Amino acid sequence: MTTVTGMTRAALRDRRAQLWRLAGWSAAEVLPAALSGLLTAHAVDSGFLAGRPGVGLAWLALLGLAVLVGAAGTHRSYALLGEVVEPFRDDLLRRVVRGAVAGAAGGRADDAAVARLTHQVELVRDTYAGLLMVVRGFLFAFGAAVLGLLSLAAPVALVVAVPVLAGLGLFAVALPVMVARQREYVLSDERLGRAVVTAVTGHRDVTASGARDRVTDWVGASVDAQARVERRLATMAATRGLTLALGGWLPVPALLLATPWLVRQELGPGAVLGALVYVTRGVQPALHSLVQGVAAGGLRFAVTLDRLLKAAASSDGTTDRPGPPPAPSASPGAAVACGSASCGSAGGDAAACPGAGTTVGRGSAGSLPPPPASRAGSALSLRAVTFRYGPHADPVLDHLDLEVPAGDHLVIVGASGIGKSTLAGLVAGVLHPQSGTVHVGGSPVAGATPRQLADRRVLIPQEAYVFTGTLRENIDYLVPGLPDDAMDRAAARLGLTGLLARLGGYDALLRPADLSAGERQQLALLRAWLSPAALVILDEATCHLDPATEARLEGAFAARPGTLVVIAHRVSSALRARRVLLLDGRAALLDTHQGLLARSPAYGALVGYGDQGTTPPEAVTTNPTRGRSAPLPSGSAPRSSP
Ligand SMILES: Nc1ncnc2c1ncn2[C@@H]1O[C@H](COP(=O)(O)OP(=O)(O)OP(=O)(O)O)[C@@H](O)[C@H]1O
Repeated sequence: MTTVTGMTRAALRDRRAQLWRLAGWSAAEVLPAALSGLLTAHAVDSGFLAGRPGVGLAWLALLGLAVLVGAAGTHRSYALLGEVVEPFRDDLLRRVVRGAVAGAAGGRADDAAVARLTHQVELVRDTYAGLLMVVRGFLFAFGAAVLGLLSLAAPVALVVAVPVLAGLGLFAVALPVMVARQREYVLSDERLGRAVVTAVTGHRDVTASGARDRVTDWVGASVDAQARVERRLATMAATRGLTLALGGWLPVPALLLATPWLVRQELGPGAVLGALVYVTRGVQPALHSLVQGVAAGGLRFAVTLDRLLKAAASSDGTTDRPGPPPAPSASPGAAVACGSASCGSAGGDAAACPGAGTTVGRGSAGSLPPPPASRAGSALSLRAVTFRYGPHADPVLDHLDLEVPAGDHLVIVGASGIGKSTLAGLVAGVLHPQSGTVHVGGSPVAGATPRQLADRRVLIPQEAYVFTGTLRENIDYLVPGLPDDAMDRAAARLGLTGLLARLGGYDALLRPADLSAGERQQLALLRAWLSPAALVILDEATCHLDPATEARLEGAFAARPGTLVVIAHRVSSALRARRVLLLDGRAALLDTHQGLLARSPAYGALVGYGDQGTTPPEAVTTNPTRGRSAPLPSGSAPRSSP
């Protein structure tokens, strides 16, 4: 893999001709700095102090000429700088693009690639140019000042050299620490960025699973870490200040204190003045721009370029990827959409489902047998709930009433886009109705804290929420610190022991992108199973599973103490349920599967039984029709639509 030093050296070697020309014009640029002290000394000693102001002015005019030559040098230097820097930037851009494309082709889509292309490459280009100018400026300005001082007199050069060398030595010693701090800063900045992106992109699932406080704490911890690193980085400013004080300012009092001694060495006041000019106009600014330039731009250059080269190499497959974000960071690209478009086509039918037809009763909503007495009480209650996505939108749900007793197993079916997920969101407290009330476990959802909601219900949405972190963190996410044997028992109950073993055990690191959509769903279901909530809402949460696995998991959830609401992906789910809620845009009907078949031709059509019941059953969510323009009337106790 190319290193920062390797790439920089190669770039400088390739542009050798331009660098020599740059050196030539840089020499012209520092002419005023090189001659300023000498010409000032002559102007004072042999002009003004000797009573010949004309001679003094002539020396100063020469200095003016040198300034003009210096200006031309500056002008040409900047033009040449572009010839050195732009090819470097192009080369870097090529590497980053190649890496990103190779990564994407290898299935490793990288959200940070855009930031690298648009931001970090430009940052490296700018800091590279700045660094070249700083180092060049220092070498020439410092060299010119040293030559000038030596041309005045060796003792003067000695008085200046001691503190300057002390300052430079201190800077050289502190540089590795500065690099380390800068690297720490960049890494923690990236960690914070990842945490924020993860939290924002996963906010729906975070809210749904009641993990808002936990994720807030986690992002807050990244912010605190970033603040700590920034404070440490700021302490390096003190070291830079000391360097400048030693190398840039100490020579001035040193020269003034040494003046009597210098005069005894038969140096005139003009020479001392000239030396002061070299220090204040040459050494001091050169050291200042070196220290500030290297500390700011140079460190950013080295650290950012290092990250870019490593990322490009890892995407190319030539080395490891940069370290994973710390757990529990969800990978932004990890959640695979599992909406009707991808899940509806999976098919499946009642005949293929072992549990088909065994759990439903017969009769209308009013005549249904009550749920087991031991679970009596209301698990879920909606009263006149109306919800629309915007103030001028048609309501998705309009005056919906629904009563789900504790221990019930309800399946919600309806055409795609009819409002099933919206209903799930309202029950989970993720969405809030414009009017009406929602109660879960006898308590209102409105006004409940995320923690209270998480204790009452768990919603597994279509996008299974699995994040980069250990298997354990993914499983005990809703009940942190669960003992292994509790997880073992739940996995065995859901038939997932084999999957956990295959994934490497509880301490194995999971990368969501390396899991299949079905595996992600099974992990999310295991997490939901372990949650303390009595109400489980599965919103097409099994759509990537084969019918047998889906039946096994749904059966297990139906047997779990509490209440189960399933937004169905296959008709087999409706056959397993105790009751079925049909949303169809004209009526919301609640009955058993058989009852709905008898009562509603729309239900027969939806589940694919046809008028004579000869058509094989199909997935229930594949019917694209939805009467959005007609508001959905009331639910289990049908009311007329407004
Ligand atoms: N965030 C939103 N903003 C505006 N409209 C939305 C939003 N989410 C859903 N809708 C609309 O609300 C209606 C109901 O959507 P919902 O997702 O609840 O349907 P669904 O029955 O779950 O569909 P599917 O079976 O395809 O998942 C749809 O017409 C949809 O376009």
